[in-house]
Amino acid sequence: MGSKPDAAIPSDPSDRRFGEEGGRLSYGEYLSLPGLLSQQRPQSEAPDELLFITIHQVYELWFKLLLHELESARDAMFAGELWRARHLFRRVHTVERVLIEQVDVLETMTPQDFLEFRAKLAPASGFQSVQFRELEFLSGLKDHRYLGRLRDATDDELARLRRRLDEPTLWDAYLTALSQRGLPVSDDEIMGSLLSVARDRRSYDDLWQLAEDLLTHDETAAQWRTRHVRMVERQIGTKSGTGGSTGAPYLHGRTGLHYFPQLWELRACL
Ligand code: HEM
Ligand SMILES: N[C@@H](CC(=O)c1ccccc1NC=O)C(=O)O
Repeated sequence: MGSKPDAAIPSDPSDRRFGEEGGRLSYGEYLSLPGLLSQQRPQSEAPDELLFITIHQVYELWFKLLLHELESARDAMFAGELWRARHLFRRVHTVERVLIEQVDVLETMTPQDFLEFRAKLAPASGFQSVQFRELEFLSGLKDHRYLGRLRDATDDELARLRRRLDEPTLWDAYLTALSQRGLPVSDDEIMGSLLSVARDRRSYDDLWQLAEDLLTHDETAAQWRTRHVRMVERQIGTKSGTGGSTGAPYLHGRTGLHYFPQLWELRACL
């Protein structure tokens, strides 16, 4: 017993395996782990601060991926490659559901344990998440007032947000996809075109499904906002936020936002 080598574990490091010719990279090098794993710097001795930092960093990594995929989906719609946009939206929706589920992990922290380090965070706040605001702008919710309210943003971050304000949105790209199929998209005509798509799925099923993908993106974003405000109520109740807002009341005010209001209006006309 125990003398037979386990076939699942490579025994001889000099063995050449798939793709190793000339290979130099290790797991940790490929993933830049020494850098990544040295980026958690708690401001206190509180045991739960590592959880708090980790969760937020994971969110920002997913935000980065979402921006990448949504940009590609937008560009695919402009290029008339609707199948590719739909493929990317499936990934986007799956990641967005993970973002909602992740709240459960942070809710294993009690409010008492949060209070051990909350004061150390102020005036930092999720309000200052540049990538979150980029996602909103790219999705069509462009509110330039946020630029003025971002304290301590770097020049690079401000430039990124200004670029997003100037750039076409997912909705602009969808309108282009409609017009490429001969459907009019002026303000007066758009609802008629959306109705044509909805009522003639034999001709326009790809455009209908794409609109459903946009709507799912909108809906999952709204679900995250609702989940976030519940977590906030659970953690800080009616206290105001470290970012200077009223806290839960401010966040409640944003739960009814829509990225694509016309797709919601359409429901009433069907
Ligand atoms: C203990 C957990 C959390 C609490 C108590 C909390 C609290 C708050 C509060 C009070 C605000 C309003 C701005 C302010 O005045 O500070 C806010 C905004 C925000 N938070 Fe959180 N948050 C928590 C976790 C998270 C997590 C895990 C994320 C993920 C990235 C996040 C992202 C955001 C974003 C993006 C905003 C801006 C929302 C908007 O302007 O619509 N928060 N949060
Ligand atoms: N705004 C939160 C603090 C907070 O949650 C936070 C602080 C720094 C960085 C990100 C945060 N997450 C969401 O707002 C609060 O008022 O307690």
